Amino acid sequence: MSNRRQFLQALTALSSLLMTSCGWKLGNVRSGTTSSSDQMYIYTWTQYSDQELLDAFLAQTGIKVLVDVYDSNEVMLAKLLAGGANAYSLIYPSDYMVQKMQAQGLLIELNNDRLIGLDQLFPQFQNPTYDPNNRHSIPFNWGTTGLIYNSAILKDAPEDWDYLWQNQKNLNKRITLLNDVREVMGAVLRMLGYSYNSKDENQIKQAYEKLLELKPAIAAFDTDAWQNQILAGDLTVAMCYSVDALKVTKENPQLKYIIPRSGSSLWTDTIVIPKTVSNIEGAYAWINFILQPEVASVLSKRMNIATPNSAVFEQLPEEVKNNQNLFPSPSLLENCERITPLGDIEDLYERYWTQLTSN
Ligand SMILES: NCCCCNCCCN
Repeated sequence: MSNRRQFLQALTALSSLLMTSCGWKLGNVRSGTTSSSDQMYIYTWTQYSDQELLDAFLAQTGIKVLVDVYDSNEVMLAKLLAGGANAYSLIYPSDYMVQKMQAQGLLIELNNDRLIGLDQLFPQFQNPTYDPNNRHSIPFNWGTTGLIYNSAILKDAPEDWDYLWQNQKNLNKRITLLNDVREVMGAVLRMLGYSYNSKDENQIKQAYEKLLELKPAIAAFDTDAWQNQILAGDLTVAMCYSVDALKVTKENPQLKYIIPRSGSSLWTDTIVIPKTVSNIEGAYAWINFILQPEVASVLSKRMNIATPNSAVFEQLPEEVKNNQNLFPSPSLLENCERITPLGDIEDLYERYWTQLTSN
């Protein structure tokens, strides 16, 4: 991504943050001088923390945690680059975003001597491709991206992404797609027989044009609001992350989650410490707290976190371990692909994304 584009994106992000009256506000910017050792700010995805977790951490360490949330890696990065995230001691980027942030010098190298329990991670989480030897990130949750649908309304279950195009008329304005450029463009690339990480301009254009075809039927590009809408019966199908699908399907078992047949994305969300960290002691204390088997196990059961910790996994109740939406079998994952950074061609993805999602 060019510096100029990055700067403009950062500027746009900052001004929209200044103007918006909901979510994160400029008032949330805490200068280094106001931070103290007994409180800390975390920037994460929705549903990755709750009051019980924050209370347990406070009870254990005496540190009060305040949480702000984002709904895409790109929003988080833009805010960080705009200087609007200096207060955060911890951030939860996904795999490819760890690589991007690391390449831009935004992350501290973790001191493994200060971390307890890394040896309990499943082998594939001890040396991930996006961050060899977990030098800058600790895996927190992993999952897939797929479709959730209301089985009380759709008699034929969707099996692949192309279901949306084939049923576009019936599903008019009852579909949402994620507000996530790489996930949405990637899914369509995959449906067309290409890779999530295509660098081929013609393939990327085809994906954009396919999405333009579907656009009239799309109610919104959104990452979180679909949950209440599908529960209320206002949506029939939504593109979503497995962790969120699990929460919603527990509330209404007629809602079903599928990993599309032609392939989907397999992601890992992690915890990193940004270079601008204001409470480094607190940051390490939080990571160690999350790595504690008792905490990780509660997170799996209460928040549907797919634990990367093998010891914790072994102790989970059978019905949690066997939940294919939470821990999909290797055969289901065979077709999934991990999103990777793409360099300058990401500008093209962004351009198409802006055209698609604006107006
Ligand atoms: N509400 C939690 C959603 C977490 C989703 N992970 C993002 C993966 C992006 N590729």
